[in-house]
Amino acid sequence: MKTHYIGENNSILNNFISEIRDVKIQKDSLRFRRNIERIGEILSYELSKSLSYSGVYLETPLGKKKIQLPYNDIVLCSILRAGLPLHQGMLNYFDKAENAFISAYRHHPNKGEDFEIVVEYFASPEIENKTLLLADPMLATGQSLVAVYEAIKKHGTPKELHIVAVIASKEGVEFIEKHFPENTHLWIAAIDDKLNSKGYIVPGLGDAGDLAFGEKL
Ligand SMILES: O=P(O)(O)OC[C@H]1O[C@H](OP(=O)(O)OP(=O)(O)O)[C@H](O)[C@@H]1O
Ligand SMILES: O=c1cc[nH]c(=O)[nH]1
Ligand SMILES: [Mg+2]
Repeated sequence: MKTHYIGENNSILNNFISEIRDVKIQKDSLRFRRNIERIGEILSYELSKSLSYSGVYLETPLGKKKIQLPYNDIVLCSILRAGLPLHQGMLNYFDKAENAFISAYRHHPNKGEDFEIVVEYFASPEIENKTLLLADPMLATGQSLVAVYEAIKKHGTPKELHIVAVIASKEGVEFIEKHFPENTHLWIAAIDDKLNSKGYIVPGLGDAGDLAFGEKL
């Protein structure tokens, strides 16, 4: 698997990451969602460089020009609910993509810190032999992404797989590297060192779904 740590180099991406982390700014949910969207746009731009391109002639009012265009059949799949603003940002760039949505939540059977991932809702076009982009802003333990991929695999095998995350833990990245096929690409804006006992990324940003859409019961 190839991991691309986009925030490693200085760029305007740092502004958007700092605003989603900063306790003084992140509670403005409109700004939070828009920043996740902007990060989705930047990660999409970076990811687009690894797609397949072919030369196409197009006609301007004054002549012809050959341009390299991507030709992948893209299915963009995000994990509900925190994945929604990231999905929108990526769709802003991959505007011809087909779209899929899948749900995943942490179920705490003993009301303690242990949890298992429950995957329920899945709405998707055909994914067989297509380029699947799997989007979730937080890659903490990595269990949601693995559970989601197990569920998706029952419906077909994509030709290529790109995972897009905004903030990942080191442990989560290692978990993904162990559980996904060799030809998977992982695109990440920021990587943090730790997880706390509840499986939250530290320093991370808190709960991305709650910051985007409000606390749930
Ligand atoms: O890597 P993991 O340890 O599996 O954790 C990451 C998951 O947690 C968050 O979703 P959450 O369960 O909070 O659901 P939400 O989007 O409804 O808030 C996040 O969006 C990921 O899906
Ligand atoms: O740090 C984390 C872990 C899971 N879900 C989040 O939203 N944040
Ligand atoms: Mg959440």
